[in-house]
Amino acid sequence: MIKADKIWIDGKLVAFDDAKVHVLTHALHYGVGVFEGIRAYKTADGRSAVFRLKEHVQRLYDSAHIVLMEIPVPPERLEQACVEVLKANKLDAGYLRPLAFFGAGAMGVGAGATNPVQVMVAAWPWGAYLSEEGLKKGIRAKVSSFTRMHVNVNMVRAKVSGQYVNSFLATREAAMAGYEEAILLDTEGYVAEGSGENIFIVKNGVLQTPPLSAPVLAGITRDSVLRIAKDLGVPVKEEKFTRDSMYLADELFMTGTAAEVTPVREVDNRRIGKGEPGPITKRIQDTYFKAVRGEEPRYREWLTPY
Ligand SMILES: Cc1[nH+]cc(COP(=O)(O)O)c(CN[C@@H](CCC(=O)O)C(=O)O)c1O
Repeated sequence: MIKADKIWIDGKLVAFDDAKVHVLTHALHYGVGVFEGIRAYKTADGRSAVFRLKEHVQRLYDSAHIVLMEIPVPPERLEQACVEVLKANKLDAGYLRPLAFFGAGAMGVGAGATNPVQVMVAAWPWGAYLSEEGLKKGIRAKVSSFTRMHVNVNMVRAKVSGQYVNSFLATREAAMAGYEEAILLDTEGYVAEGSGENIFIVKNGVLQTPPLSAPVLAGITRDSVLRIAKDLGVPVKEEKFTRDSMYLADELFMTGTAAEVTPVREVDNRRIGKGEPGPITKRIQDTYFKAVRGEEPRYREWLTPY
């Protein structure tokens, strides 16, 4: 059970157990909440830093804009709240969860649009999302029987709570079949992304990931990995690929704030490459972890120290 001392909600830090909402909260019924996942890490200088805080908070406001939601505080105030809640919980590293949502008031799908918008930020310690072993040795994944929604079904530039039912069904199906994560195809049958991650393959030294015109979240980790790959001199293609191209990949990994850079060693019971994290995956993973810990000066602008 996730636990912390304080949560920041509607402008105030309150005790964890007092951060409650009414059962007729619109978002609870209709899924119109927008959220972020942001990580803070201990850094080499003995302090801590939030990774790409500005970009994450901007994406939260973009998500709100897409669902016609006015978040009642400015982005700068929410950035401050993220740092406040890390400090209030004495977290020198951890995971931040900002969430803005239509609160209680009118019921009815559209009527809730006039309900007050609440906004909160929680923070807690969160280790390897897909296990430490997964980070080191790679995970086993399966292609889901659930399809990633069409770009005019899911708002793919937004992280909307209700859109995660698709991810929940996919990742639960994978887990119940003995796999660690699901990979979802798009409505045309091309590989889209994981239930909570973007996906990359490596073939003959070229790194490939679906373009942002695919039904994938514009991942901030994805963006960081593309920049790191370029700096490492790894050629990159942002092009769709098929599930069987994934089977034939030399390397495969997933990226996300929670998942970080997690290698995938097997998909649908087919070994990927040598069945272990490949050389390019390891170079990117190592550089990513150096970047989040402030050990790579060229990525310093990604860090908000606290
Ligand atoms: C569908 C999806 N695709 C890609 C990503 C990667 O985006 P980014 O974090 O900006 O690199 C995430 C983040 N998934 C978040 C939620 C995880 C959860 O279980 O909740 C996360 O990684 O924080 C997604 O939810």
